[in-house]
Amino acid sequence: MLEVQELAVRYGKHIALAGPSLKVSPGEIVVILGANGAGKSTLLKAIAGVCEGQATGAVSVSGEPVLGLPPHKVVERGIALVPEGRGIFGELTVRENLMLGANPQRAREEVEARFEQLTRLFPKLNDRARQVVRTMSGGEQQMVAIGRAMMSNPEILMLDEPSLGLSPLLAKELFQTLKKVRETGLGILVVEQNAKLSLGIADRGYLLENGRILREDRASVLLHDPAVQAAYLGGASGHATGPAKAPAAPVLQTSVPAPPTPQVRVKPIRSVPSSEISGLDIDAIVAGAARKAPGGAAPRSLSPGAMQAAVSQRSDALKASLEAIEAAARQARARPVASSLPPLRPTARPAAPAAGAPIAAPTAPADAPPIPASAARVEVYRRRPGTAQFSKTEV
Ligand SMILES: Nc1ncnc2c1ncn2[C@@H]1O[C@H](COP(=O)(O)OP(=O)(O)OP(=O)(O)O)[C@@H](O)[C@H]1O
Repeated sequence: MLEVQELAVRYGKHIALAGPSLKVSPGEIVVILGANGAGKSTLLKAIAGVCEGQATGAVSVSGEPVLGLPPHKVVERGIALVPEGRGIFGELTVRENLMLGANPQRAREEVEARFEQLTRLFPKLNDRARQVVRTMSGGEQQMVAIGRAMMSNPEILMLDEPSLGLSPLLAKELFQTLKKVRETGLGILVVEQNAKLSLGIADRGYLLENGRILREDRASVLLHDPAVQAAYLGGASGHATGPAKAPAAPVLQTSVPAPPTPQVRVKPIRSVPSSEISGLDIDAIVAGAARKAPGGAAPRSLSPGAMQAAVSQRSDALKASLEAIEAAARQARARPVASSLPPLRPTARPAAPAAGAPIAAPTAPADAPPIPASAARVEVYRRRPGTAQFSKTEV
């Protein structure tokens, strides 16, 4: 059981969540509906420990507190988040993506059994185990993202706008998939703009506006409520597949003004092609981030030369690490296997370095192309130990 009590999140002075409380029981699908900016993603991120804002209140899973824990510990307590945009590795195969999900300690036992259970639920994941993920359809990629989250052996599965970017048919299939996931006993918390589809499969729903819960009810009641239909379903006919775009704060009353013409929000769905993070494009990403940063690319505390050197050094290390991961994956794929599937148990990990020993970055392949230096400012956020606060360092 997931319990959230008076969760408040602020980004600087901006209050994104003003203390909502909610519950998700095992075997229950709970949907959070809200307009753009209502705080839906912030809610999921704060629960998962990946929110950049300052969070207060209480979040617990099966009675164990999780708020303020780093993300990997939240996963160890049984919460898995499928983020908006999925965050899967496009250059890795389905099976490799799924196995990455089994990395947490709580998932190390019975990896094989869990994989089999997963492929019973989604036979396509087994059929396509060796397919490189970027070649899959959006709906299939979303299935991989959900499968990877399930491989972490969670109690609670959270999904941030899973239908975004999918065709109506694929979105429908996806929600049928979630019904099957519920049958495994997982609690599911889903943030969605597609109110009709999500309420259609959910048990309960919450309406979130301006960081507050306006209403909680059974999904079937919300689905047929005229005020909810007007605010989130594009009118009493409820035929829209998405909500009216960005209503500032829908007023839930029996007599509501005619909503604007419903529009499907177009936000690009992205997996993470590793070429983008490990190839030459990494410079473009760093340079792009610098351009977006307030004040442009000019570093505040370093000379342009020193900045270039620092960024280049970090880019080299990151690129080398990611290329090493990719090279290992390519090698693993190229290796002949005895059966149709390689063994599912994770191989033994190298011994941890002695306390205090420096951690060596993986060596880049000899043919790795050099990365040109680029000027950029990098902001590093670190959680202050024992608090939910972050401190920012610029390098
Ligand atoms: N990292 C951040 N820094 C500052 N403000 C943020 C940050 N993330 C979100 N916000 C602000 O917090 C509020 C809630 O954002 P959030 O992304 O949670 O909304 P949402 O309901 O998920 O919206 P959408 O449906 O558009 O994704 C918004 O006003 C947003 O601008």
